[in-house]
Order: sequence, then C-alpha cells, then structure tokens
Amino acid sequence: MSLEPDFVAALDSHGIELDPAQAKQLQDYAQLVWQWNEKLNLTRHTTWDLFVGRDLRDCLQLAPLLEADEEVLDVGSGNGVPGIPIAILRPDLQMSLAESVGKRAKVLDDIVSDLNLPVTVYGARGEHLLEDFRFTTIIARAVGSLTKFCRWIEPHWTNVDRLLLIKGPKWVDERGEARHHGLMKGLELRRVVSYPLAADGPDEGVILQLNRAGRFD
Ligand SMILES: C[S@@+](CC[C@H](N)C(=O)[O-])C[C@H]1O[C@@H](n2cnc3c(N)ncnc32)[C@H](O)[C@@H]1O
Repeated sequence: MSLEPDFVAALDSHGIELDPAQAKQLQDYAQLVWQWNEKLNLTRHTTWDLFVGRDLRDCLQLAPLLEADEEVLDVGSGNGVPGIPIAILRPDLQMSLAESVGKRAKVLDDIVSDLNLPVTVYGARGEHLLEDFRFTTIIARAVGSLTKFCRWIEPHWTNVDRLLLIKGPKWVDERGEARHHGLMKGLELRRVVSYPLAADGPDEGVILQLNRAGRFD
C-alpha cells in the first residue's frame, strides 16, 4: 500500500494521523475526484494541501459527532464531501448521498463503486428524498444558507432527527436571516464544534446542529 509523499507531507503539516488503510482509501478518493474534475467541474481543491487542509479537516471534525450505526444523508454532495470521506472514516454508518445534478450523481456513483464503498447515491434533491425515506442525521457543506435548510426540512422533521452543517464565519449572519424570517421557531441551533480555518488566521469553521426543540432533552 503506497501513499503519495505529498499526501503524507500534507497530513504531517496539518498534524493529522490516520489509519493506513483509511489513508489509502482517502488518497484513492481524492485522485478519482481529480480525474473526473478534468471533465466535470467538481472541486477547486486540487492539491494535497487543500484536500487535507480543507476537505479532510472538515470531515475529521464532523465524523466523531455521529453516533454508531446512524443512517446519514449528505445533501448536496457534489464532489462527495463530506459524505464519502466520512463513509471511509466511519464504516459503521449507513451513508447516502443526495446530489440534484444528474451528471454529478452519476460520477459519485462511479466513485463509490470504484472505492467499493457501501454508499447509496441518489440523483435527487435531498428534501424530496425525505418524503419517502428516514435518516437520523443530514450532513451538508456549502449547499445552502440556514434559511434554505429550514425551508427544505420544515415539512419533513418527522423523517430526520437533526442536521449537522459545516459552516464558515458567516453562520452568525445566516442565523440572523433565518430568525428574521421566523424560521427558527420551534427549533434549536447549537454550535457543537469550532476550529481554526487556517493556522495563522482568525477565521473559524463551525459545525452547527439543528433539531426540533426538545428532541434531545
Ligand atoms: C457548492 S457544491 C458543494 C459540494 C460539496 N458538498 C462540498 O462541500 O464541496 C453544492 C452542490 O449541492 C447540489 N445541491 C444544491 N441543492 C441541493 C439539494 N437541495 N439537494 C441535493 N443537491 C443539491 C448542487 O448541485 C451542487 O453539486
């Protein structure tokens, strides 16, 4: 099992240690995305440093927040982040991906079968899937504002327990906007993790948990 020296160097520079088999699968995943990226616009993170420092870092923050054996839906999976790396890091989870653009969903399907991962890919809007399926947690990054998510999920809270959303520093403004529209009534929003976006900068990434009030009391 061989790891690219630049991948190993990026892991070292970000202080990340991985199980060797998982590191190899994550490397294979990134390389598949980059191959597909030549045909389809999937990611701007085309160096090992960006993959590790942005994509993997976010996934490593989110992965431990999921309980054992959860049924998880990554909404707006695009290039597969966060769903595919988390499926690699947490093989106990039942992971599904929702991607509304058919061509991207087809690529995601190819990538998960090349990686031999037991991940279901839906070429559909996440909120439409909630009409027929139940998930314990929805995860998402870079898909829509809190206002959008509140509106998408509002009719479907019986089919999901919580959302875990990866956000940047603008999350506070998004919360203000959602409150302004009266969309936070009956909901709880909690910042469960925050972490620096760059070693030398002030900006923080956060993971927000959104659920119906009282759901986890
Ligand atoms: C900016 S990309 C983000 C991709 C990836 N999550 C990431 O963090 O790199 C947003 C993706 O979400 C998809 N999308 C937007 N709204 C969606 C929805 N309601 N359900 C499923 N996919 C959606 C878009 O087609 C696009 O591929």
